[in-house]
Amino acid sequence: MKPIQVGLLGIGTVGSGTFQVLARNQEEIRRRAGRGIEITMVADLDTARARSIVGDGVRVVGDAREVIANPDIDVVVELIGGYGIAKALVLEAIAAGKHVVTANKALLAVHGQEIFKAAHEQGVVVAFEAAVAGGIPIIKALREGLTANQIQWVAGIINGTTNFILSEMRDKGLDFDVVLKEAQRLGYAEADPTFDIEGVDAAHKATIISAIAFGIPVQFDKAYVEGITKLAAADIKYAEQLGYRIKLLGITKRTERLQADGTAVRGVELRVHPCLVPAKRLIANVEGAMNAVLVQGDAVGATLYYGKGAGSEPTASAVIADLIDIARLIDADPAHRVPPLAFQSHTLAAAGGELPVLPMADVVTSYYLRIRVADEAGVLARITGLLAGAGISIDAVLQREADEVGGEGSTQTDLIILTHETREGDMDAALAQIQQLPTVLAPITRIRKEELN
Ligand SMILES: NC(=O)C1=CN([C@@H]2O[C@H](COP(=O)(O)OP(=O)(O)OC[C@H]3O[C@@H](n4cnc5c(N)ncnc54)[C@H](O)[C@@H]3O)[C@@H](O)[C@H]2O)C=CC1
Ligand SMILES: N[C@@H](CC=O)C(=O)O
Ligand code: NA
Repeated sequence: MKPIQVGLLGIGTVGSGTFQVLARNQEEIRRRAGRGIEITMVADLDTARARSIVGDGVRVVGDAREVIANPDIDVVVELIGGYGIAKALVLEAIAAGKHVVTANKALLAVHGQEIFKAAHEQGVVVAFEAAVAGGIPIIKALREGLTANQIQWVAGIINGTTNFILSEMRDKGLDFDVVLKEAQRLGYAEADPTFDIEGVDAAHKATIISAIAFGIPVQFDKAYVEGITKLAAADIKYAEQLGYRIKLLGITKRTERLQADGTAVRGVELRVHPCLVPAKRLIANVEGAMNAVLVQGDAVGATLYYGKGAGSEPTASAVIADLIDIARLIDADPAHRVPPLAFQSHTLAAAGGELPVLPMADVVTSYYLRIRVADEAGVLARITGLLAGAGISIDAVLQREADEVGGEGSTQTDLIILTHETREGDMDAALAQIQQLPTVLAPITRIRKEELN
């Protein structure tokens, strides 16, 4: 069978890994795919660097549109990133009848509906295994391996940069900025690293997961997003003392419950924020730039996927897996392919209406609170009284010695409170009141706690 011809748009970290792994494993890949897969054209703004990577046998151009216009190219692989030119190029490739592989989670989380619709109308594939948890085949697992299940929830460490930062801060006591620079040097971080540290990258991935898990449209604008920039070293330390680790988790969960006032809450939670996770859980022990995704299905129970979520060759592994899928199915009737979001596309909009993404105020979880207070009698009683008044029950209280918190002679201390499950909206109201107390001396730290069982 004739090899499929691939055009790469962007040959940076992931593109160069894709070229190298495809070249190294070409014979094995040909046996698996049933035909060769050849990168015959590469576009990059830096043509000299691109040429130095691919050598002489590949056509290198500076204008990505030349790749799309080439009638010999079967598959366009978009590895530029971002929503700007990448979106235009992906839509143009689809319009030109090319199959598309992309690692661009930002693009799919924000413009996925438009892109999947265009691909459906053209009868071409848009494949994106590399976009979520890099080399871990989580898209394939959710879309195919677990397809018999009603997915109940998915929780994952899906940003390598932030997990690397949290691990290095905890283990080596290194500063945030130093570790971030190292993550950038290693090629983990996004072009704009604020996407990593503010939780945006993880939210892009969680958004894509939510669509595949629950058959709803991709709706990044509805995601709750909180990163790790406000975490203090003290919280990492106190969490350890309480038997927890702090991880940035992407969580998406199907929720259905009747509230005390008789109203029903039904929908999908979609949120990214730091979490206290019991230190004994496997996922709490995922360190460095590694990713892990925990999926709870009604039939299978819990399954856990672990591996490298970033970096050149791990991400290339997923890009090439998509290319092999396309090579195997390129001649198939489009109606017989696995739908990109696992559910038949005409069902997505209705499901989105029945299962809306819930506002954060409707999420129920438990909490770690750190409250910097004046070290005087009655402070704890006033705070616990306000929590009780809001219907929030307390699981544990830890009061640090003032000397430990503020040095010798300090008149301030930290109260650490763990709560039982409560509605976020109720917690917001209680914290607003507590924050007003004259004995509360700094903004309250609130970190959600997930037992993940
Ligand atoms: N680096 C990683 O570990 C992972 C990256 N991704 C995603 O993969 C995509 C690529 O990421 P990286 O390889 O890390 O980025 P990168 O910045 O290393 O590479 C991007 C390449 O695109 C080229 N480029 C920029 N504008 C262009 C244009 N208009 N035409 C042609 N080439 C152009 C740049 O010169 C550069 O060589 C992004 O969407 C990223 O989010 C996904 C998973 C992991
Ligand atoms: N910046 C991302 C790269 C992979 O998606 C990360 O750190 O995980
Ligand atoms: Na993946």
